Amino acid sequence: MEKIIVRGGKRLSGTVKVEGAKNAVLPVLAATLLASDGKSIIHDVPTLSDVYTINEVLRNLNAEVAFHNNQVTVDASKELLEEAPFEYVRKMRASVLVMGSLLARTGRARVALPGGCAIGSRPIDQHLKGFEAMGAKVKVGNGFIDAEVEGGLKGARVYLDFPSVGATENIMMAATLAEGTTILENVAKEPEIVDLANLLNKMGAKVKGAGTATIKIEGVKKLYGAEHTIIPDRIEAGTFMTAAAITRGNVLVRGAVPEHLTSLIAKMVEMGVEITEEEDGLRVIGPEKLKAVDIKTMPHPGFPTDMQSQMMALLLRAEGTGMITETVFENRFMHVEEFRRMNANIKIEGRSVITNGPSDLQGAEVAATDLRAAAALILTGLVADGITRVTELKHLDRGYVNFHGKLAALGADIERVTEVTPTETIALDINA
Ligand SMILES: CC(=O)N[C@H]1[C@@H](OP(=O)(O)OP(=O)(O)OC[C@H]2O[C@@H](n3ccc(=O)[nH]c3=O)[C@H](O)[C@@H]2O)O[C@H](CO)[C@@H](O)[C@@H]1O
Ligand SMILES: C=C(OP(=O)(O)O)C(=O)O
Repeated sequence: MEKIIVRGGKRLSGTVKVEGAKNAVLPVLAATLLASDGKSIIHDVPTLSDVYTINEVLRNLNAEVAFHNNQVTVDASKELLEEAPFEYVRKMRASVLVMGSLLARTGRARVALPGGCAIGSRPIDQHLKGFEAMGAKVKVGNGFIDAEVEGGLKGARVYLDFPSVGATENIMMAATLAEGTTILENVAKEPEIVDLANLLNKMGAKVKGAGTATIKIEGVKKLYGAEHTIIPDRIEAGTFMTAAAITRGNVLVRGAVPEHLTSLIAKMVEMGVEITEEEDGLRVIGPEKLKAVDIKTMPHPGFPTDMQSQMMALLLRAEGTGMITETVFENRFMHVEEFRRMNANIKIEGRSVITNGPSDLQGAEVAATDLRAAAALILTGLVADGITRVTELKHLDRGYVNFHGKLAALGADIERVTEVTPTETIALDINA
C-alpha cells in the first residue's frame, strides 16, 4: 500500500508553483466536445488522475485526445457516441459534465448515475431541471440518466435553487448550441465558471455575465476548436498557503491569484498570518502563534468548502476556540475522526466543528477520506510530534500533482513509499 510518511517539525521556506486548476480543466475538457470543427488545444493542464479519467470519457465518446507536456489536444469533429459509463462516473463525479455538451451536439446523452460520495449526498437535479427546461426528456433508470431532445435544445429561463457549480457549467454548455436565448439565474460565480465561459466564447459561443448571478447565453449554430490556458488552481494555492502558515514558514506561492482567494486571505490574516502580494504570487509567513477564528463555507465569493479541511488543520494549531460551519456539503467532516487519531481537540456539533487549541498533535497512521482531507492530514503531519503515515492516496492524486515532492522541496521531511501491510502479507501468503 502506498503511503506518505511525514516527520513533523520543519519550517517550510522557498517557492512553490501552482498548477492549472482541476475544477477548471474538467468542465473545459467536457466543453471541447461542443466543437464539431477543428481541434481544441488546452494549456497548463495538470497531470491529475481526474484529468486522465475525463480524457478517457472523451475518448469513449469518440473524441481523439492527446495529453503531453501539460497540453491536451481534443478533436471532437467525428460523430460522437452518447454514453459515459459507470466505471468513469464512479471514479469521478465530474464525468456528468459531458452531459450538456452531448445533448447540445447530438440530442442524446446517457450518463451513469453517480454513486455515493465521501462528502455527502450530491444530487444532480438542478442540472436535469435545466436540460428539461430546454426541452429535453430525462429518464432515470437502471443506474443511468437518459436525456433526449427532438429537434434540438431551445433557449429557456432557468433559476437554480442553489448556485451549483456543476449545474451552472452543464446548463451553460448545453445552451451554447440551443436555439434562442437562455437566461440562467442564481448561478455559481466561481472563477472556474468564468474560465469555462472564456473558452466557450473563444469557440464561438455567446456567453455573457459569467462571474455574476445571471448568465445569458445566445445560442449559435456551430462551435469550433479553440486554444485556451487554464487558470491557476486556487485550492492548491490555498493548500500551500496553509502549509506555510501551519509550519511558521515563509513561502512564495507562485501563480496564486489574490482576487480568487479573497475569503481565504481574509481568514488567514485574521488568524495572524502575514500575506503579501508579490509580482508573481503571494508570500505567506506563518506567525509564532495563530489565533482561532470562525469560518463558514459558502458558494463563491464565500469561503470555499474545498479549503475547509486544510483550514481545520490550521485551527488545530491556533490558540482558543474556533468553529467551522459547513453549509455547502451535507457531510464533509469525515476527516475529523482522523484528526482525533492525531490527538486533536475537536468535536462535531451538527453542521459545525469546534476546535479548542492549540492541540498537542501527535503522529499517527491516518486514512484520507477525500482529496482535501488527504492534503489536510499531511499538513497536520507537518507539525505533529513524531511520524504520520497517510494512506488512501488515490484521493490525493485526484487533485494534487506531486504534493509530497513540492513539500519536500520547501524543506518538509516527507516521502512517498510503498509499504506492505500485515494484512497484505496474509493475502500474499494465501495467493502464493
Ligand atoms: C469538479 C468540480 O468543480 N468540483 C467542485 C464543484 O462540485 P459540484 O459542481 O459537484 O458542486 P455543486 O456546487 O454542484 O454542489 C454544491 C451543493 O449543491 C448540491 N446540489 C448540486 C447540484 C444539484 O443538481 N443539486 C444539488 O442539490 C450538492 O449536493 C452540494 O451540496 O463545486 C463544489 C462546491 O464549490 C466543490 O466543492 C467541488 O470541488
Ligand atoms: C470535492 C472536490 O472535487 P469533486 O467535485 O471533483 O469531487 C474537490 O476538489 O475538493
